[in-house]
Amino acid sequence: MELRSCTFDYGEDTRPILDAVDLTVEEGELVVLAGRTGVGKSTLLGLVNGLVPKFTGGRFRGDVLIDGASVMHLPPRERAHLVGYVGQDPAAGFVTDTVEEELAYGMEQLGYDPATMRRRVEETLDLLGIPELRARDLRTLSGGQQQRVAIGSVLTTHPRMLVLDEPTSALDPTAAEDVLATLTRLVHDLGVSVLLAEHRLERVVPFADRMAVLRGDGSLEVGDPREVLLDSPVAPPLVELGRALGWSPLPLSVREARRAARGLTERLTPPVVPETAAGKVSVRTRRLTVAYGDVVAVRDVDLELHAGSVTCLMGRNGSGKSTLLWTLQGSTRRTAGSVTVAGDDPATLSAAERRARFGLVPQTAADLLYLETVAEECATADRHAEASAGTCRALLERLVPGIDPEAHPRDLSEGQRLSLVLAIVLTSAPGVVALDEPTRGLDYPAKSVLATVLRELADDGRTVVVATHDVEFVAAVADRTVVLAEGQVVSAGPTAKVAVESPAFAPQTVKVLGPAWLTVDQVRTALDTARG
Ligand SMILES: Nc1ncnc2c1ncn2[C@@H]1O[C@H](COP(=O)(O)OP(=O)(O)OP(=O)(O)O)[C@@H](O)[C@H]1O
Ligand SMILES: Nc1ncnc2c1ncn2[C@@H]1O[C@H](COP(=O)(O)OP(=O)(O)OP(=O)(O)O)[C@@H](O)[C@H]1O
Repeated sequence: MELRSCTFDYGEDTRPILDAVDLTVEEGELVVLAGRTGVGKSTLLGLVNGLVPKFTGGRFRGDVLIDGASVMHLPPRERAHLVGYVGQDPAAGFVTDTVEEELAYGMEQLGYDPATMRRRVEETLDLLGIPELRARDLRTLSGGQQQRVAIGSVLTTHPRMLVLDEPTSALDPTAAEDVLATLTRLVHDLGVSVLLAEHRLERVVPFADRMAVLRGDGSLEVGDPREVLLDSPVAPPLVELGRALGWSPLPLSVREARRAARGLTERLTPPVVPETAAGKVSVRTRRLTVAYGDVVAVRDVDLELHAGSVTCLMGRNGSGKSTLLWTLQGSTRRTAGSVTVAGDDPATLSAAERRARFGLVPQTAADLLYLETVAEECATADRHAEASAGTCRALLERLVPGIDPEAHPRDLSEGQRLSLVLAIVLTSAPGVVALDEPTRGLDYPAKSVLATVLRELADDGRTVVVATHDVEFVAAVADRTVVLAEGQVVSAGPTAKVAVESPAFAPQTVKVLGPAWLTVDQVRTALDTARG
């Protein structure tokens, strides 16, 4: 695949997204595309799959070639057999009703014979670890289950090129590893080319042959990951650690970092994390069970959330995190057990009362946006929350700077749109704030701001609960972590304990420096102390 001198913007009075950008992805190569939130990653991927500029509008100059031939005249539908594409919102791309139908759909369009279709569907179900979901209605799948089906559905036709937009954003850490290992196998064994955009670089950099970073001025820097990451505006914790310690070359794997870090911790005073005094219990469940027909999503859960603290819910895809949040909020009906939020059973409250007590940012956050401009959304949020004018806008600016207030929310990038919803919900600052996978599309600076904002809310006496797969975010924000498996609580306690119990949930600094070190910030602080 080759982008030849591509220049693009969304219209006369918008900033150039791409300025004479060149990029090649060779046969059998995996290239990671990175950059700040809203910089233009999805736009670049859209040029390859044909959605840009055909369906987005905008002004384009340049050429896109696959196998040496220009594909600019081919609409997305006709590019699909050359380029398998999975977007940021996998469910948006579904065209059928069930998992098996979705996996077979691409092959049907290309006229495969039934026996081959059958075999490939089975292979793909196994490859992605979802055979038990084969007959399920796509709409009833959890976020991560949907993402796996979406990835599977483009693999079945064995396209030569895969274009994936944040393919691990809804996946649990183990599933993310598995999916990337599968992709790498296709790249190595079958010569498939992969271009993937991702914010969680710690997950993908170890698999990257090359990296491409959009710098925000329309330019694209392409090269060896180690070189590109030297001064990239976004970098995984290992690289931040290497930068803080002046390591050269920069470590890209935990193994390399461990070698570089020998003897380091003896010289540093480990961080002391103050036990946050647990406030009053504000949310309590007793033997809570939630079933959807035969599927028991939450089973016998006893949970207590404290005012003044941030709790993270972790656990495999489909382990019941979203269901638990919606049941605490009161919208999903429980099968058995009890829930109280600030003393009342949310099921007995009106929808408005529930929202006022328990703010929930859903996994598909865009559902909450309905006005014509960012400015109107912000103004309305201020009014509803009886907050002073400009509160929501200021919060948004802190999370992701520079969003045009006149932009239509539909035209925002994924991370920008999520930030807008976060700003709206956090403006109203209800007693309990629940966030379902709130780091999709967010770059490292935005995640760090979000962690600070949640901390401030907790310090202000609110209860914060976050369902997420982002172990680095958990390490930065959570006082307590609760791990679910098949709807049951299997582990709960201070994050410093829970996150280090299992390698799947351990942040990179823990793997390199040991259980005392949850974040690179802690290392920076200890370094400053040691240097006096
Ligand atoms: N249809 C559109 N019309 C106008 N502006 C748009 C449109 N689509 C995207 N934009 C703007 O173009 C910029 C790039 O968006 P894009 O979705 O490519 O970013 P991204 O790097 O993929 O972001 P994220 O990290 O949040 O996924 C953003 O500032 C966005 O607001
Ligand atoms: N409407 C429904 N009908 C049937 N099963 C459902 C329905 N909604 C969810 N489920 C199932 O319940 C289980 C728990 O789903 P839930 O969305 O709570 O998981 P999760 O931990 O949030 O997953 P993820 O990390 O992938 O977002 C999953 O197996 C899911 O497929």
